This record gives sequence, structure tokens and C-alpha cells, in this order.
Amino acid sequence: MAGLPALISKGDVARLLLYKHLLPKLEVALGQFSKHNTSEIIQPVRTVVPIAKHNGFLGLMPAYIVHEDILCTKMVAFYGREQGSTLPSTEATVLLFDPERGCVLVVMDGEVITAMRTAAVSAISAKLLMPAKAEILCILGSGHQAISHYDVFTQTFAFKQVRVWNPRKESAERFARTVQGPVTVCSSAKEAVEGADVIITVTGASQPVLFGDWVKPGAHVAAVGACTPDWRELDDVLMKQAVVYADSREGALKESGDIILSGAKVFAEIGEVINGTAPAHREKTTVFKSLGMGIQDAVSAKLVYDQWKSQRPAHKSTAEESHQMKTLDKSQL
Ligand SMILES: NC(=O)C1=CN([C@@H]2O[C@H](COP(=O)(O)OP(=O)(O)OC[C@H]3O[C@@H](n4cnc5c(N)ncnc54)[C@H](O)[C@@H]3O)[C@@H](O)[C@H]2O)C=CC1
Ligand SMILES: O=C(O)C1=NCCCC1
Repeated sequence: MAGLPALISKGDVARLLLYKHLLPKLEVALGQFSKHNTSEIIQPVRTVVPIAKHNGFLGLMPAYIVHEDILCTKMVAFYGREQGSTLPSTEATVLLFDPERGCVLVVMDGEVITAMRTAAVSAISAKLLMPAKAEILCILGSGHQAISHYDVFTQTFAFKQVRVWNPRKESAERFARTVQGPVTVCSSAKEAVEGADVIITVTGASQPVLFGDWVKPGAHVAAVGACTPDWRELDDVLMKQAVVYADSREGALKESGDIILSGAKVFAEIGEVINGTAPAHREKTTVFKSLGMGIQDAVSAKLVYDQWKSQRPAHKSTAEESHQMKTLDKSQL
């Protein structure tokens, strides 16, 4: 190793990563991914190691974005928690490498990256697939992803009302006190969903919480939870009546209980819509099934690292720079 990797804390990631930089980079990366050209992007479906004893999983998420020379991996542990558990349901660490040498340049917190890039990708799906007149946003779940989704959706779109539901009403009320803006706390999922134009599911549920009979025709659903083959957030009625998009078709067919157990077909990847190779059926009920991809973390980590390098005191050198210095020393011999 050329030197010790830099460490970037959660607080610094939160300070350095901005949606205005993240959204356009993610959109480009999703489009590139869906060209499925391995000379541009290499990203296998993540390896998932079950931690059955603790009702959890460890996901390993490597990715290489060739033309930008970004080599990255995230390690993310995620759990099915009892309602009201104080343990986190997701823990993540992101490593950014020097692609030429293979050494780790930086180790950074992955919690903020996971929250922000997932919400940003849902916002991209909504931009492309929600009805032209979208006034009511509904969020099912009120944890970490609910907060990041609230932030980016209210910054990006002009909803007239945002509704939230959680089976534990005090959790939804805490969410309403945390976010910077108005929220209507609903007493049932049905009450939150009926009439909504955009519905985000960000729950830890393993059984459906969103039912097709409640969903307004033409609404857009960004389905973010239930990322294992036997967990569900959406019922069969919704999965069969909607046009289903995914971040990765291969990932969805391997990991999404909503898709595998309903037998619904993935109509297109969101990147295909970005590339113009698949249509955006805004006029129909749409589901975007998000599983999360290593390239989303890679793009985010690079943005954080570049910002961090540009702001850090001049006397501190990173693994990357100490390698450059050693190379320079040798060439001067
Ligand atoms: N698609 C993606 O890229 C990603 C997906 N996720 C998934 O998104 C979901 C939310 O993640 P976080 O917000 O970080 O978790 P969190 O633990 O902070 O929040 C989960 C929320 O779901 C609620 N909940 C739990 N069980 C429920 C049930 N049976 N019915 C309704 N609500 C229930 C909890 O009360 C809480 O409000 C998880 O399933 C997680 O695995 C997380 C990160 C990335
Ligand atoms: O992409 C991610 O990061 C995750 N996806 C599924 C569940 C937890 C984290």
C-alpha cells in the first residue's frame, strides 16, 4: 500500500455530497449501465452473504466505471428489524481505490451515501415516470430513507401535499418534526396512498404494505425496500397492473421479492428510458423497483473524495499523493 487510506467521516460526507452534483452524475451512470457494455461499466450483481442468526445480510457491491477510472466497492449490512428496534437497519462503508495500483485511497462512511444516492435515483425515476400533473406525494415508512427521499423530492418537485405513514404513529410524527417542511401524518397506509400521484415505499416490511386497489391509476411508485427474494412491499395486484421498471433487470430478477414472487415482468431499466431506448409510460401506473447498485455508490464516493481533496489543508497527503511523491522521488534519482 502506498500510504494509509484517508478516512472520511459521516459528517464530512453529509457536508460534501450535494444533490445538485449527485443527480446529473447518477443519471449519466444509469444510462451508461443500461448500455451493458463492459468496456464502459463493470458491475456484477452484488454478492449477498446471509447473516441468518441476526436476520441480516452482508452485500458486497464492487463497480468499475471505466472512462472515469472510478474503482469502488461498498460493503453494506442490512437487517430485518423488529418494529421499534434501536439497532440500525443498514450499516455501510465505501472504499475508493487507485485503479492503477489497486490500493485503497479512501475509506468513507456509507450511510449518507446510501441514503442520498438511493433517494436521488428514486427522484430520477419520478422525473421520468410520474404523471405530468403530480400534486400529492406519499411516503410509506419514516426511517432514514424516508428522510432523504423527503429532502430530494421536495427540493426537486413542487408537491402541494406530502403524506407520511408508519405503523407506529409516533415514528411518523418524529419524521414530521425532523424534516424541513410540511407533512401530513396519516393514520393508515390506505389513507396516505389514496389519491397520491407519487408513492415511495421505504419500509422494513417483508409482507406487502402497498395494495394495487388503493393506487390511483397513472400514479408512480418508487419501491425501495424489500431487497431480498422473499420480502415484499407491493401486492400482486399492483405488480401486475403496473408497468415495472428497475435499476438493473439482472439485479431485480435475482433480488426482488416483489418481482420474483408476483411473476411480474420487468418492462425496462430506468437507464433505458434515460437513453431513449425504452418508453416512459407516464400515462400508466408505473413501479420503479430500486435495489441499489455499486455504480451509484462509486459516483457518489468520487464526488465526495474530489470535494474533500479540494478542501483539505495543504500539508496533509493522501495515499494517492504519497504514491505520486514516491514516483517523483524515483524519477529524480
Ligand atoms: N433500494 C436501495 O437502494 C436501498 C434500499 N434500502 C431498503 O429501504 C428500506 C428502508 O431503509 P431505511 O430507511 O434505511 O430503514 P429504517 O430502519 O431507517 O426505516 C425503515 C422504516 O420502515 C418501518 N417499518 C418496519 N417494518 C415495517 C412494516 N412491516 N410495515 C411498515 N413499515 C415498517 C420502520 O418503522 C421505519 O420507519 C429497507 O428495506 C432497506 O433495506 C436501503 C438502502 C438502499
Ligand atoms: O444498495 C444498497 O445500498 C442497499 N440495497 C438493498 C438493501 C440495503 C442497502
